[in-house]
Amino acid sequence: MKKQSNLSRLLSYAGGHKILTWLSWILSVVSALLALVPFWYIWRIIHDLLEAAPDFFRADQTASYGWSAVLFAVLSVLVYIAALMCSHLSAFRIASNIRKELLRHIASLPLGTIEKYGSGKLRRIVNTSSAAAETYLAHRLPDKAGAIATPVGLLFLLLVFDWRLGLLSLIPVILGFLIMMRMTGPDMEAKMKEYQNALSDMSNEAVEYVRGIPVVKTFGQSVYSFKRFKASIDNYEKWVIAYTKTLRLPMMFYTTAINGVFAFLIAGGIFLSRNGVSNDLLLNLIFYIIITPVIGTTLTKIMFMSEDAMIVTDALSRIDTILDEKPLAESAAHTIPSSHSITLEHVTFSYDGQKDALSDLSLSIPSGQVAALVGPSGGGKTTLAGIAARFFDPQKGRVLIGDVDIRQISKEDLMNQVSFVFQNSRLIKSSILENVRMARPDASRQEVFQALEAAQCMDIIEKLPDGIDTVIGADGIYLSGGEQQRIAIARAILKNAPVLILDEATAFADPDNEVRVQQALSTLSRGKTVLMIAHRLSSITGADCIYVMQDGKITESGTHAELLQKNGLFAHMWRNYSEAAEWKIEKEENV
Ligand SMILES: Nc1ncnc2c1ncn2[C@@H]1O[C@H](COP(=O)(O)OP(=O)(O)OP(=O)(O)O)[C@@H](O)[C@H]1O
Repeated sequence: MKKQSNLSRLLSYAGGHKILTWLSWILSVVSALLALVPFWYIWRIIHDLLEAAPDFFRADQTASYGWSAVLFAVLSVLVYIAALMCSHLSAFRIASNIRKELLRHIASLPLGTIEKYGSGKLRRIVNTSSAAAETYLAHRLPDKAGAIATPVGLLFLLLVFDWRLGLLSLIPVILGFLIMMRMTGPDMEAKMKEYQNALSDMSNEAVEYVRGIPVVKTFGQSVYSFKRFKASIDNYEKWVIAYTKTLRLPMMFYTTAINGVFAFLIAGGIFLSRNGVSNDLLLNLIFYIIITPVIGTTLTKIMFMSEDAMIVTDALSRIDTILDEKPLAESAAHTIPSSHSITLEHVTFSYDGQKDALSDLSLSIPSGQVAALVGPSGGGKTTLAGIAARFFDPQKGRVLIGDVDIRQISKEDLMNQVSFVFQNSRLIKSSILENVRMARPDASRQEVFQALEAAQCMDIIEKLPDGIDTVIGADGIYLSGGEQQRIAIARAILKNAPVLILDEATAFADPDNEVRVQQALSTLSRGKTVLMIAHRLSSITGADCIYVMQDGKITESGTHAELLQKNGLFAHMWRNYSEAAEWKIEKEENV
């Protein structure tokens, strides 16, 4: 398939505003040509000054040349402003359409894919990449049209008055172009990509670091947690320095070449006047010295345009990495399950296509029963919970709710059937009322209150200045991890979905919060089919079935008593857990 150019890619988002982009280019060309007209008047003024005998010098005519030069300069600026207005209007529309398409696509992606990127990276792609496209369209493209028109007009001016001086002025321009091509070649493009990658990683790490500060403070791990962020800063520094160093020499030669036009002209002037200075030569030399700075400005504009073109190529490829992510396949048949059992049949799933995180795994949780997942870290518990909530589709096997394959259930229906409360349940920057009501937008205030009450949240509401109308995240109002989780549980209670997927929280700052979260979870779980990742073995002694997971497989299953009797991994984990709990109680008694 033929690769679309950056421009046609960008313009495909313009809709009816495409015409404004074309118009901005035409106006920019007109403005660039108008900007050269004053130089012709300047030449006339110098000509009159040098040629006319003092008695015949016509001050009024010279003044009119001066005014005409000013008039054309002002006209050029006004036309340029009109060009920018057109280009900005179209650029805003294009960037906004890119953002909308990205957000629409992100919303259709499996939650697992979204987690894979991390919110920092996604934010950067949505905001920064579309902003890069906006700058390119709003400024660089009209400048490009102008910058191409200027050398054409300039070439005409340079050759028409004195072709010898004109050619001399062109030597540094050609040198500058050659150096510039080196600075914007494929090598630099690769370096620019690495630089942008490093910037993106640093942004992601910064977001993750700031988000993790409460946990870091709780566990006093500041140095360790800072390590990844620091490594990303070091990596960024490495690429910035590499990029700058590669540019150092060519940039030096480039600046010398384009600013050296005077040297070429003066040397040429001396050579051409070896048999005496004529008025014409002096006139043209002065004129060329006045006009040549335009060459430098134009070349520099073109150079920055090439850099921006590289940035926009990189931005578009980042946008494409998101748009190329496959959304979850949606079935046309909107089947609603009649019962709420959870079944996994021979499920195999791998994140990277190499190592299986779940391997030929089968289990069945009858409707209304509680199943707990336990096992060593990395065993596949989170992956299994994610597969059951359709964060990902397995490569092999299938997941059923009732007797329906979850791929046959529409996204909305599935979300109505399944609630999940994970450790990092996030709240949005809105009131508690709105945060809870997200689960069921038509719920009354009274119903939200009841859900909050059932989730043991009344102590949180009472201490907030505006009760359930308090906006979280504003005016320094923040909730602890356990408090946030209780609000998330209230949300799930209000939703009242028949299937519940839970990740029991591991870290609590205070025991009061821990007890309340456990109470809220048991209210939430009542009468539901529950799949729960358990970290505290004591909280699942009553579970209908406990699955022990290791290396992506279920190695043991049964009730608490049955597993203790088997005397396998679970019994070993239980002994360790009980010893640790006793040790903790003894320690607290001795305090
Ligand atoms: N996003 C990911 N990309 C690649 N591999 C992953 C990803 N998430 C988990 N894994 C891998 O999949 C395997 C199962 O991980 P999973 O998080 O499901 O285990 P877990 O039992 O929940 O562990 P923990 O108790 O530590 O949370 C591990 O080998 C892990 O390294």
